[in-house]
Amino acid sequence: MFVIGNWKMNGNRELAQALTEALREHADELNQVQVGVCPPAVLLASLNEAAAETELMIGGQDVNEHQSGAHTGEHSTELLSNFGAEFTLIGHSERRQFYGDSMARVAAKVAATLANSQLTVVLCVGESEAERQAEQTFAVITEQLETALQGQTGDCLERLIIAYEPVWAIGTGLTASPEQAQQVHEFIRSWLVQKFGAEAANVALLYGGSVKPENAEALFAQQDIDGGLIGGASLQVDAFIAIAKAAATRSK
Ligand SMILES: O=C(CO)COP(=O)(O)O
Repeated sequence: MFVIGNWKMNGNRELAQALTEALREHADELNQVQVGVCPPAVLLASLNEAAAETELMIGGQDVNEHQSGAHTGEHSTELLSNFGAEFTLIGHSERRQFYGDSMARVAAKVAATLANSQLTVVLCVGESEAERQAEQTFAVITEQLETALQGQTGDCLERLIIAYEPVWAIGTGLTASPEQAQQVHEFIRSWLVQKFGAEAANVALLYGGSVKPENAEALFAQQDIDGGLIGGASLQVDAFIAIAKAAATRSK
């Protein structure tokens, strides 16, 4: 089971310190859970330092598809790796909606990350409220998966995680019900198996969208939910630890 916090444009060095202290304190209860955090890039170094002697994995919130050069404000796979990142989110809905991450750009980022680095890709997919109401959920997810993973072979599977984040559940307090989430996760798993073969059944599938200590256990109890991608609740150390503990009750 994975529990990954996405701090988005929040957090500071004090939060890095407080989180890593809490992880040390609860290490025994969480030893079956892979806990990760994606801080803003400027905090990667602080978090990396604070996380020494913990099992915390550090990740980027995004990555640029180019390896280096004149790309003001952007971060390459090498920069992320240099500061201790083991994985990166790609295709988060906020980047797709507000920062120009088209399907083609998401695909370029996935391809570059897999080809040029050892980082694991956490590919984010999810439908909007209008798309769900129009019963387009599976069509949208299919298109997002197909374009992002075009040209990839089974070799990518060891460094691939998919996060299902319905846009209507992100930061809204609305959570997909465990059954709604399970239905989409099951669909994603079978899509992966169809594309890459039976081995793809082992790819971890995370749910994201208003996960809180109160709903985490029911979500994580679903067969095809292998963990969570946590936004708002990851900024409160106690809530984040409680969610990680909920994952520990369902260690896979
Ligand atoms: O976008 C998310 C994680 O990437 C989810 O955010 P919230 O948990 O705040 O809904």
